Amino acid sequence: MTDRQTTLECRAVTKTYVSTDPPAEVLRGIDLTVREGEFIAVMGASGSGKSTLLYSISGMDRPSGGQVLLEGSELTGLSDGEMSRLRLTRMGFVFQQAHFLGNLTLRDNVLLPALKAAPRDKPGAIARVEALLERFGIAHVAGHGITQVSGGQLQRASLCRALASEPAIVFADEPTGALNSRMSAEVMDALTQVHRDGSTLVMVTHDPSCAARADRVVYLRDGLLVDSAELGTWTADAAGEREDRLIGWLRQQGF
Ligand SMILES: Nc1ncnc2c1ncn2[C@@H]1O[C@H](COP(=O)(O)OP(=O)(O)OP(=O)(O)O)[C@@H](O)[C@H]1O
Repeated sequence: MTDRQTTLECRAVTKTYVSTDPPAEVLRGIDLTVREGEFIAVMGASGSGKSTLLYSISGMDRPSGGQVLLEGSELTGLSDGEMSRLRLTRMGFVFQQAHFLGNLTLRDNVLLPALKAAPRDKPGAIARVEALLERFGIAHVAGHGITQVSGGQLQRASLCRALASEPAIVFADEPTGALNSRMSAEVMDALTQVHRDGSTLVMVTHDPSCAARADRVVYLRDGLLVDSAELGTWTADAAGEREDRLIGWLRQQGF
């Protein structure tokens, strides 16, 4: 068992893709501890294994070796059904492109997985979703179709959907990668709020200004976590100076 302060623990996680010849050893022994309420950004050059790491530790894919423990329970031995259930109830996901159903409103897209996660508590799920839509400034467009809102609003809706079942951890893979800088800042403001509300976040990003919002940045090189930088709590006042410091550190890593 891990201690109560640890939300996610990865021990010697490896991932080898055997579909290629020779097999690609993409993760080569990752140790990472994510504490409750922590916001971690994963950075590294293109191809260093960031997305593979996120998928391997979030149950979207299976690691080839090592252990992943969520809230002290090991994921690696779970069946596909058990894993799906855990993803639905204890994990939230935000991707670069929001995957929403075109025939539903924004509100119903956000609500759908929360209802699936807690089918016996429909009023609770509806109340949580309404509060999230309000909190992230999209309640006024919640009745719109998904083509009738901006990219930033769509990503904030993705975040609401990720949070609606009150997960233990939220995984985000380049959540601002498809957005212009204004919308990117909107989404990062929302993620910063989520973090302040106490959620635990792991985010893959190429963008130092996004990574600068995190408490800690870990750097991946050729499938190994080679270094990490503790940034402390983000504040808007010190954002520029903090980003400059992070960029200096990233340059030392060869980014
Ligand atoms: N399903 C797969 N089969 C074989 N190789 C794969 C597979 N998925 C990823 N890879 C390889 O694994 C390596 C790491 O890929 P990954 O997408 O994790 O890197 P990344 O750091 O997220 O890159 P980027 O920043 O460009 O998104 C790459 O060389 C990629 O080609």
